[in-house]
Amino acid sequence: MTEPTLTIEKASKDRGKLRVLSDVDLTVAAGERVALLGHNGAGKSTLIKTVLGLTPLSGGAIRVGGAQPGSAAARRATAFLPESVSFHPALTGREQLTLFARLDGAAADVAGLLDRVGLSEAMDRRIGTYSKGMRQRLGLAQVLLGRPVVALLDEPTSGLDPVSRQDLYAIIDELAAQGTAVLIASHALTEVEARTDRIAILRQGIKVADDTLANLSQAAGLPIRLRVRASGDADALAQQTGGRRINGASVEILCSPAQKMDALRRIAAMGDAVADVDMTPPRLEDLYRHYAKETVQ
Ligand SMILES: Nc1ncnc2c1ncn2[C@@H]1O[C@H](COP(=O)(O)OP(=O)(O)OP(=O)(O)O)[C@@H](O)[C@H]1O
Repeated sequence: MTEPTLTIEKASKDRGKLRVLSDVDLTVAAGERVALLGHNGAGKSTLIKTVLGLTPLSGGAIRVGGAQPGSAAARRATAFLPESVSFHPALTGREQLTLFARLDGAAADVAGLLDRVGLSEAMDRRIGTYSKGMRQRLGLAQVLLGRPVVALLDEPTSGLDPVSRQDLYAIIDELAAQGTAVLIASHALTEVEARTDRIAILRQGIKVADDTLANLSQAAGLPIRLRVRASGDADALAQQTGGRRINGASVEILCSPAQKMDALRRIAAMGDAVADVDMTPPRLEDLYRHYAKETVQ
């Protein structure tokens, strides 16, 4: 097996008396998109800063493409998109990106990149006139510029409209498809649920979950919700199924994955008394609540 592109081993960070990261292990392989979740103050930004080499670890080790954080090799390999990216307001988007390309020493198709992030119309306007979403897009163009080995994105969609969010994730998918290891710190659970391969959750500096959504879901053992709409008397249906009436016509039944098929068979056997059935597996929001609140052993 090839070594993961980003390897974090037993990372600890103390700030004064406060331990803000505690023995965190996390790896991101080439082409993988990992979401880093946690409440405010859980340690997500601190972890990103240690990967960038902006703040030293108190214990443990990090390797970025085999290099030490902060080293020239690691800096070359890493791209970072902060939550609120800022550029020189007097430069145009094209000038700013050309400047970055020169600093990078890379021959880049600047206009092509700006077009890719949806800034072709605005590339010759001063950045001072850009909206937050346009600055974020420019930041993403900068990330794409270096063809990074590791990309660290901190709340990349904050303040973006729904279409811009979709665009941004499409570009993140491309980054991953070209082999970049992508770590996304986010509070936007619905988005990362659909657009990442693995979910890591920090709680007070401790990693409390790190797996695919399906595996986390199974390990948490959270119930599946079956919502059954009655053709006639919802109260009678609730009594028959052992469910709970949630409005005038529908009954909700909670069951484990193992009980699901039995429950469905029982509902099907009720024939015309049932008008419709919806099934909802646990969402990332439920899992997040479960793992982020769970007492750590
Ligand atoms: N420069 C600093 N000096 C002292 N304490 C800090 C510093 N930066 C962060 N902290 C503390 O470290 C802990 C983790 O903060 P961090 O910013 O990493 O959390 P986060 O998960 O990124 O939160 P958010 O979701 O609010 O961005 C918090 O208790 C915070 O107060």
